[in-house]
Amino acid sequence: MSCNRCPEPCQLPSNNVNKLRSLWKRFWPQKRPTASHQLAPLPSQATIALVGSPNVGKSLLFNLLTGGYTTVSNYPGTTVEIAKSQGIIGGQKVTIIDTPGMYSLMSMTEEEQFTRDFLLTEPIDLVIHVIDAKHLSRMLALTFQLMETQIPVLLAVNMLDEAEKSGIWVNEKQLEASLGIPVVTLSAAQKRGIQTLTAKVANYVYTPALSYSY
Ligand SMILES: Nc1nc2c(ncn2[C@@H]2O[C@H](COP(=O)(O)OP(=O)(O)OP(=O)(O)O)[C@@H](O)[C@H]2O)c(=O)[nH]1
Ligand SMILES: [Mg+2]
Repeated sequence: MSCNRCPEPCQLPSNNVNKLRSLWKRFWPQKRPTASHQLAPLPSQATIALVGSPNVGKSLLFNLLTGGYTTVSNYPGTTVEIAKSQGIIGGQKVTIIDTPGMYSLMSMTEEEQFTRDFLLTEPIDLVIHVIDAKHLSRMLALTFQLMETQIPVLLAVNMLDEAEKSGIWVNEKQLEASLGIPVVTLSAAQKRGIQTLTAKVANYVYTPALSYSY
């Protein structure tokens, strides 16, 4: 029997797989997030926010998606700078917003507080959570927090080139199946995965059927 949680070929002997399955069911029966998403065209004039920890490649991705024509402005009442620009995705005009780096929605810095408030108050159609493939498990904590806001989330696992150099391989399909949201692996620096990203953005609509327990 093969394990359905590891990249193929599974390294675990089948008796270990069964033990892991029963342990999972016993101690973590409801903690796997259950989410679902459908495919449908992006709404016209959609607003998409790029969110994630510092230095994960949000601004580079922003430039790739918008062609680099950017309006940078201070958000009223803050010293936080926000970059906004237009792009075309799936034939539709979209507004793309590059947010300051944040580690958590439980905000500490002014930038984090700004991004949290911005996400919770502005009409955002989609959040692209950009993470570093080398620190995937650590960065998924914010993915779950973002999913809990009920805003549609797409996970962009960036820095694939660096991860691969370190021998880290990300199983996009498996991650997508586990999280229930679209996942794209990419390297913004190498312009790899950008077409897949725009295709998934163009055809993603969220079904608000989430239930999480921690
Ligand atoms: N190797 C590699 N470097 C990347 C990739 N994406 C971005 N970078 C580099 O990572 C650094 C940080 O990228 P930024 O786009 O500024 O990151 P950011 O998420 O906007 O950072 P903050 O604005 O500080 O939150 C830059 O030197 C980028 O050139 C990638 O896919 N691979
Ligand atoms: Mg940036």
